[in-house]
Amino acid sequence: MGGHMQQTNAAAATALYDAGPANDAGDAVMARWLQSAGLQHLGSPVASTGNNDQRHLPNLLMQGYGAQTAEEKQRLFNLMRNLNFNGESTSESYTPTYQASSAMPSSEGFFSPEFRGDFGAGLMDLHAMDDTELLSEHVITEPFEPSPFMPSVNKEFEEDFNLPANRQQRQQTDAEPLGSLPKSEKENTSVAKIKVVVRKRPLNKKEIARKEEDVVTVSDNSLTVHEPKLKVDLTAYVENHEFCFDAVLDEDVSNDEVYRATIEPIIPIIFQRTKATCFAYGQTGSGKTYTMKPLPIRAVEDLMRLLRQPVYSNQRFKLWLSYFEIYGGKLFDLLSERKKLCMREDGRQQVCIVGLQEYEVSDVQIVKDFIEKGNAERSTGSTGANEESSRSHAILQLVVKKHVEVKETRRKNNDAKELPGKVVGKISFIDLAGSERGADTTDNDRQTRIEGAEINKSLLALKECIRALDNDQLHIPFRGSKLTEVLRDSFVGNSRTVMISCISPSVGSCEHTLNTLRYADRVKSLSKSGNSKKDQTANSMPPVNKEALLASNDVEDIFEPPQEVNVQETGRRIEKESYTTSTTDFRQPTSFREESGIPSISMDKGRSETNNSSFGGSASQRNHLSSYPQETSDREEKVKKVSPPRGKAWREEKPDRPQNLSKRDVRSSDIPTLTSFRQNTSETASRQYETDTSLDENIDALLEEEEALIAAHRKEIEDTMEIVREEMKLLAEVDQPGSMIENYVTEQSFVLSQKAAGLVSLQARLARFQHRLKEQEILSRKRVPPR
Ligand SMILES: Nc1ncnc2c1ncn2[C@@H]1O[C@H](COP(=O)(O)OP(=O)(O)OP(=O)(O)O)[C@@H](O)[C@H]1O
Repeated sequence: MGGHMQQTNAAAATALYDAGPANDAGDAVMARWLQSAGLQHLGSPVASTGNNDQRHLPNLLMQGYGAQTAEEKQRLFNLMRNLNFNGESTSESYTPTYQASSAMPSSEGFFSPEFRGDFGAGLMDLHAMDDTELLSEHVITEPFEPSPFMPSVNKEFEEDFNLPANRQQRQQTDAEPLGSLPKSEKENTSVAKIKVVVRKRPLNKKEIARKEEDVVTVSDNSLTVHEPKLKVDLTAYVENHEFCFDAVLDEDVSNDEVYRATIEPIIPIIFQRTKATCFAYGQTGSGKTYTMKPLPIRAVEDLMRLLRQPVYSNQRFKLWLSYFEIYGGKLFDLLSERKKLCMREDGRQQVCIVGLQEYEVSDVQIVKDFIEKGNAERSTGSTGANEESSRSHAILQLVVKKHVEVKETRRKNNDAKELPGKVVGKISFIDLAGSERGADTTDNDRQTRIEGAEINKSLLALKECIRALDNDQLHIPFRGSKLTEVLRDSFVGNSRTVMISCISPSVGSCEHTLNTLRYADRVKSLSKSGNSKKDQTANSMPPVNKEALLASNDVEDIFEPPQEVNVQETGRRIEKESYTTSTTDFRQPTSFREESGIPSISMDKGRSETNNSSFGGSASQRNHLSSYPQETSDREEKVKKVSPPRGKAWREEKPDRPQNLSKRDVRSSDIPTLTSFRQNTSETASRQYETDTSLDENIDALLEEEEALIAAHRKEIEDTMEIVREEMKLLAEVDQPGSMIENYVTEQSFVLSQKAAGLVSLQARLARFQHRLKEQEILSRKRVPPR
């Protein structure tokens, strides 16, 4: 299908081309192409000669009247390569040679922006970016190779994010909303795997009032931190630290431009089984929340636009949202009254968050409401640098799922093509807590110290993972923290990671800024050598019967293709399916959610404004269901079934739960175990329900025990500290002249037995809890009875 579409497009492009150079649109198109490469000044000679046709791009390169400098030539070459690259999926990439340029045999391979979709030419470079092409730190050489004809041409650094140069063009593309489908699977691989972007915020009022200097200067993709220093003889001098990143966004760059430089290129490949993560890193008050906040909203706009395309709407791709935070090493649902969540890992090391509420969304306004609601629930506090400082890592996830009706017969035959509610792709936005919070561990109250320690731990764990990946280590310590467990997806498989490092420009933040930049540099270095080996390593799991996994009904996201090549195949399969199964799917009277007992309710805001009922038989639900009249009553009945009474926190249905949305409780039933992959038919629904209920209760009890265990551990540490103080006192006394050694021995012996008793008790508690964990695991496996 993709191939067909591309052929059609190529033909259309040729037709456009054949329409002749007199075409008015041609000038604009050519101008945009040139502008996208920062070569707008070359546009005039072309226009004046009437050569407003893409075939003349090589002439610009070759004939000497266009590109003069090495940099211009490089840019022009990149432009040509990208045009060709995106337009022809079947041919080799265009490699300009003298012969090729003069004969122009590849002209048909050039691709009009009209047929490249609405990305606008400004994103071409971004898409063509190869993650093996990044420059290393402190590289001060020109970012372009002297000649495009050198074999090392692939090593050049694309000027993807040359924002000052491209800003004008980007503003133009504002009017052209993203609405195209990925034209080629190449698009998937052409988006950098790890992208590190730095954003400098302007000096704030306090800093200006304190007359603090701006010590960060930005130039294209690099920046310099001018660190004031003192010599031993107290002479002042400035040490310059230069860094180079995929993009450096200066203080005057808007949030919209940040979106374009970071998330926009990833959106289309979310539909090709990509798991993308964007996280903001930086000291408190550096602009992480300011930067992250608008990104999901923009992403939803674009995702919704794509979802409305027939190719996706026909096969019922839906968008789901969840929002949670990691605070003090624990997970809390920000859209469900901060309900505590459990993180579990299945046999395939896929992380699932038990209890997390997912909401199907179909409207940007609803997403805004969710984000506001979630932000209001976030753990914040006040710091010297930021009045509203985040004390947690907040994670907002947007998941595209393919909702497929399942034919009973096919499902029984383990037909791998029927994957109801399967995750197609997802994008996570992570607003990390301030990176210097670890330093808060010595002062403040106990709570702040614990917070600081937790944040420190998670950021260190993140660093450790990055280091391990960097060193191609076999073992990646994802389990080092909750954060890294959640982020695991970002570094393995078909993933894309965008790290936005936020920095404050003030001289007072110089040290933190340098730390942030060094951290960012470390992440950047990950992408330098490519990640193929790392991916394999991280995905090295025992062989699993893929067909059996794919035959699962109730498990989402069960198969992570281990390598890019598989990912592409999968992407192709999904695209193909969209045409072969959509009609049948749409007519299927029974939805997967109904069968599995999960309410499937439309998120039409317009409709639902008139009703207040949020769950189980709301007006919006009825509206949606009216197109399936035969199943309404059944569905409502089953909606009740899937909300069994649970532990105290989960039992309550709060009246202020967000309206207009269908809610899905990703409970333990979503933990994909190998056993559970094989079952979840309607016949087993009631047994399932019973097991689910007891499993839920079990999880509640387990959570309470977990709390108690951690509290006991904390108490044990406090007791130990008390004992240590006691021992120090004893030592100090025994050192005094005339001290009684007998007293010392007796008292020390008592102290030691106290110490031992504390440790033994904690150890016993740990063993009990470990046993409970095993029990729970067995129960969760049991929930799917054998056929
Ligand atoms: N690029 C920017 N342009 C204008 N104002 C900004 C920018 N970045 C941040 N600010 C302002 O700086 C202040 C602190 O920003 P923000 O809360 O995003 O910091 P943070 O890094 O999330 O801090 P914390 O880690 O403490 O949560 C806010 O008032 C915000 O509006």
